[in-house]
Amino acid sequence: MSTAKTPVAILLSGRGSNATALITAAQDPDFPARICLVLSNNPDAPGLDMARAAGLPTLAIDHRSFGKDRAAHERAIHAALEDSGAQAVCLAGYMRLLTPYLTTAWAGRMLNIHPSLLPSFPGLHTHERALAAGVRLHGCTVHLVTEGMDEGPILGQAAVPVLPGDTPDLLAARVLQQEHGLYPLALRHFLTQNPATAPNGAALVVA
Ligand SMILES: Nc1nc2c(c(=O)[nH]1)N[C@@H](CN(C=O)c1ccc(C(=O)N[C@@H](CCC(=O)O)C(=O)O)cc1)CN2
Ligand SMILES: NCC(=O)N[C@@H]1O[C@H](COP(=O)([O-])[O-])[C@@H](O)[C@H]1O
Repeated sequence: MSTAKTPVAILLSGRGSNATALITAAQDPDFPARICLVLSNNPDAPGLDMARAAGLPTLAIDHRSFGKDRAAHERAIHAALEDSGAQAVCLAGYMRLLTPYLTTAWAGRMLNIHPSLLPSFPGLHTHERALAAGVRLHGCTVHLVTEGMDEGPILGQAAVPVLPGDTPDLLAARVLQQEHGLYPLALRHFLTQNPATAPNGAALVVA
């Protein structure tokens, strides 16, 4: 018997390799999610082309069309998420800081993948900073999104060694490989261990 599937929307800004990992995982009848929308703030994001080719609904809502009005941009995103029937959201290389408008509306049901072992190296340029700090272990984190940047509760992590001669690009590639395994795993666990996201549309009770 195939598993009930929670409708999940993906937000991305660029390449979309984490989105591809989630979309591929969701094609498994036993995976507890179906991708109901792929949305980007960047109309030229390669990740949008990938999602279209996968036959998924896509949408571009360009933040530049809203000037400095982040709230207006987020109201448009929220309306699109509601229209898609999404019950949860995965940020996958979404490069805009969200305001309390979206983080509150989706509290407890918006996930993000970050390329470091949080709480180390929140924000940008994580691989350069890890090398500069001389850490021996690095990695990636899936966490719930809160108002604070990369501060939300951690749902899963994967670690990689930092090797002699590593460059930011070499380290990023080693971490990215782990990201593609971690994100589907963390989403599956989140949806199956968290009855609050039951796919039957029941009111979401966020503990
Ligand atoms: N309120 C939150 N918003 C976001 C979170 C979060 O945890 N809380 N996670 C991020 C993802 N992210 C790191 O994982 C991140 C994304 C973007 C930025 C940033 O400084 N963006 C700049 C613009 C940069 C650009 O357009 O290239 C900005 O928004 O002004 C930092 C961290 C997603 N959002
Ligand atoms: N701060 C957020 C952030 O840095 N996210 C990172 O951007 C990359 C997106 O790649 P992708 O578009 O191929 O999934 C990934 O490495 C992801 O962890």
